[in-house]
Amino acid sequence: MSQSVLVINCGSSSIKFALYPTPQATEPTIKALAERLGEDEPQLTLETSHRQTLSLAAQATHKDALECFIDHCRDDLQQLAGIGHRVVHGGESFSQSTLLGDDEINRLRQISDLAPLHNPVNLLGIELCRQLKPEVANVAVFDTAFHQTIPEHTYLYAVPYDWYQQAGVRRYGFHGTSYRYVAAETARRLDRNSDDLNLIIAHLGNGCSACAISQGQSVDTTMGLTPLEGLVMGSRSGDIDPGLADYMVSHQDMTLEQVMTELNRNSGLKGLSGLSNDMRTLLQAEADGDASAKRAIDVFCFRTARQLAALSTSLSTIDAIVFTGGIGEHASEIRRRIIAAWRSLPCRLDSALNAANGDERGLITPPGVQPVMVVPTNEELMIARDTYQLVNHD
Ligand SMILES: Nc1ncnc2c1ncn2[C@@H]1O[C@H](COP(=O)(O)OP(=O)(O)O)[C@@H](O)[C@H]1O
Ligand SMILES: CC(=O)OP(=O)(O)O
Ligand SMILES: [Mg+2]
Repeated sequence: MSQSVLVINCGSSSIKFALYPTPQATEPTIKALAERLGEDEPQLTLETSHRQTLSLAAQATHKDALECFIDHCRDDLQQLAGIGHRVVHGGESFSQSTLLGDDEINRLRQISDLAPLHNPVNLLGIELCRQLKPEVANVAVFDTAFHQTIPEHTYLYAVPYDWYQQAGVRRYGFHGTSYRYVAAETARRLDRNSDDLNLIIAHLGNGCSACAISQGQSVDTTMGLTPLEGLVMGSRSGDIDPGLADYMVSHQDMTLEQVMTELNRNSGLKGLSGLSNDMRTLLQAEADGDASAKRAIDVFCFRTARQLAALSTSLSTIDAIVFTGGIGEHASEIRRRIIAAWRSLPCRLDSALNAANGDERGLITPPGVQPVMVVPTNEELMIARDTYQLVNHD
């Protein structure tokens, strides 16, 4: 019987696939990335024994990419022990990774609106897998689970307390699977025990958030009830004055639904630049002299620095500030500008270390200043491990 586990990580603009052959494997035998979904030039890159790029039709959706992957790799997916799905929002009902049956899927449907760019595509992945592979167990691994340790004074909004009691209105936090991996990996790279570490981790991808970790536990994070709060993101606004929504509805002839769509899909880097949600495109445009790209990047870096400084409120010391996610791992210029924008931080980056590439990077600061690190995330490995545990193959 096969021991393989397939992991499906649907992000807001991408899907990452990974096929792990055994519970002990740390490297997948198949890895694939569908990116720029919903844009002009989406693509699916497969890494098996060799690298192969499949082009998807312009504006291809998450569903198109999933079907293309499952069809292309059907021989390798014949006998699976389980499929692990990233599910972004677990709401009040799910506080840990869970085997999915009809009841769990119905409960997930009810909270879908709380993460509109994610939970519907997460569910779509689950439903498609149940259709195509009815004999295989599906497991959900939640972004919200790691933030269960956040204290009440941090997760409550200052709104009528009834809203929390009756409607579950509170801050949940996301990217928890990434924080769980990066915190453990940071401890390994520093040769420290993760229960002793105080960290600020900035997960900067298409969705962006940051987390304060005290003695190994999440104590504060920038995202809230939904993944819209906090940092400026690829297409999401991050923090805004909630009065803005009423103003646009009352004075600009928009419906609330239109405002929410704009805040989720057409704001952030994309809205500010008018060009793209993708930092690679913006850095290139800025280098070519485009003022709107510079404007978007400047706002992004300032707002990230401001939020990282705010997260330090909960920590007595900071053992390391850690960058991860697509931007955090790959954009040295953005790391440099965020640290420079945090003006009270006793820190400067080592420019050679900051410019270096490779997964085994760690510190990017010289000795004697506040340590800053780059630690690539690996949500897929965490999802595979939880899946193996729940399907009893560990
Ligand atoms: N080499 C790079 N330089 C700058 N930014 C990058 C680079 N590679 C990826 N990115 C950024 O990372 C984002 C994707 O991050 P990722 O964490 O993989 O996405 P998701 O949030 O969909 O999971 C892209 O939209 C782009 O902004
Ligand atoms: C929660 C979230 O924003 O996820 P992603 O970064 O994958 O879009
Ligand atoms: Mg992601």
